[in-house]
Amino acid sequence: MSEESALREEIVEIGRSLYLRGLSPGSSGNISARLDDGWLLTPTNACLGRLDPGDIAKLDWQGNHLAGKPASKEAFLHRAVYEGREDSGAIVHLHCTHSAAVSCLDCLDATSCLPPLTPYFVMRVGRLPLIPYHRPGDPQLGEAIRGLVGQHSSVLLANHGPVVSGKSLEAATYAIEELEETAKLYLLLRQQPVRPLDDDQIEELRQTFGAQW
Ligand SMILES: O=C(O)[C@@H](O)C(=O)COP(=O)(O)O
Ligand SMILES: [Zn+2]
Repeated sequence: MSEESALREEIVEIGRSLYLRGLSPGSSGNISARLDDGWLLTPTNACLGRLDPGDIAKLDWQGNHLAGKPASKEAFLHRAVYEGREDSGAIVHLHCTHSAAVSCLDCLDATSCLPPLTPYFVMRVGRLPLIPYHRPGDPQLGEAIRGLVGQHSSVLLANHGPVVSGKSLEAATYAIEELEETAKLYLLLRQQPVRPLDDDQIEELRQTFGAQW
């Protein structure tokens, strides 16, 4: 099987898994993956749980549509992340409930929307900056994200949801799942005094696992 066919199948499989676990309701969310000769992106208005490998759009780096159905309206956003993070192999954007809920909270620290509650969050997600609200599909969202993705593999779109990149589709998926779990913990703990990881504990994770905090 070619690299492209294998990635098309992987996007379908992961989209279905995310959908079946309630992480991508309705036709929300989009998934992309880098190829040697362009990149793949899920079609606009598609349910991630019912993708067809042949429908997934193929684009080149100039934004031309090469194959498949019309691409997600967030194509420019995915492209801005790939251009800002040359080591990214894939990107996942979801409207998963707890992360979307956090994205609507007032008084978020825009440089770090979630505290370092657990080692896995620090290792897989890192510091999570907030991107100010833009309507979905607004090309200015790409510009807003461009300045931050060099330092951060994950960002939170205000009143919307997370965008997470990874070296592989599996890595990006693991990271967005961890982000969603941490958002859930954060909301569960909102009325409790919380003891996040301290600077020494985070430094140890950085040195041991290359965590980007
Ligand atoms: O929130 C939106 O409208 C998009 O960010 C989204 O999640 C789904 O849009 P398409 O990928 O164009 O279906
Ligand atoms: Zn969205």
